[in-house]
Amino acid sequence: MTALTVDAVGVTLLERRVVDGVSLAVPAGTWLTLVGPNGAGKSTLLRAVSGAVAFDGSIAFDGVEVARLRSRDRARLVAVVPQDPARPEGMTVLDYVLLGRTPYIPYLGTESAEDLAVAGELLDTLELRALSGRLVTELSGGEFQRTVLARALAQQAPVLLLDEPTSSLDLGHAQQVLELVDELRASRGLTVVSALHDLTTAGQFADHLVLLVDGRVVAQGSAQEVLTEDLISAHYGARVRVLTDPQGGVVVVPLRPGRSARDIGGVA
Ligand SMILES: Nc1ncnc2c1ncn2[C@@H]1O[C@H](COP(=O)(O)OP(=O)(O)OP(=O)(O)O)[C@@H](O)[C@H]1O
Repeated sequence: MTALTVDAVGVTLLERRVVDGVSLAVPAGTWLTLVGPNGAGKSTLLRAVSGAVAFDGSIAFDGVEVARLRSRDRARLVAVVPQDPARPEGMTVLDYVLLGRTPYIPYLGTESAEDLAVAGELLDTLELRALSGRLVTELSGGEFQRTVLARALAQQAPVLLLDEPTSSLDLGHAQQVLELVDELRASRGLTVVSALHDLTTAGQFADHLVLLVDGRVVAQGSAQEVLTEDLISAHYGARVRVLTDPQGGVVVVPLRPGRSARDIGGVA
């Protein structure tokens, strides 16, 4: 189990401050989700946490600064599902998933039986077994997104960063993937930080939500605290109705102009 702390972090790209003064605490075994409009800095913040972009301030895993970790050690600690990963030419699904085992394979060595077993189990869990010999360049968007998640989970790192991990998935696969991540969080104490556009889904799965706008945190807390009609209207320019489902979950419903909240019925 590994906790993450982000303290006064800023990222400057092309002389523009795209993340500015962000501080977050993510206790081990919890799920934090970043929400916010396009260009808010969610991906850039995740990239800083994974050590993929230079930042100022401090990012630490159980007190160890990410900047001080060697890349192999970092890969054992943090697995990443990027928003738009490249599809390597000529690589099969199985070989792509096995890339997740790289931090465990000795230099100049080959994968062990355990590496193959870990990859095989993930192919089954994510319904990719039938595609294992297919080239990743020949998959649908959703099939590739599940392959990318399988590669990240094969890393067996205690911290998982997910950047829009369900953007290409149908409703059933999106639920399956997020439930799987939550199951791993509960059973193995995985610490999860994600960026999600679907606010209802964000509220359903995260313990803690952070609303990022123009690189800064403008609100954070529970779904009830962050997913309010006022905050969504102010920062997304969207007209929504926020409802509460019978289990106490927050449901964000976009409103068409000229329709009142009563027209959509609802549960609150
Ligand atoms: N490599 C880059 N060079 C310069 N500017 C960049 C680069 N990558 C991102 N940006 C800018 O940084 C800002 C934050 O981008 P980022 O991708 O982090 O936002 P985001 O919240 O993830 O957005 P989205 O919801 O659209 O995915 C944007 O204004 C973007 O144009």
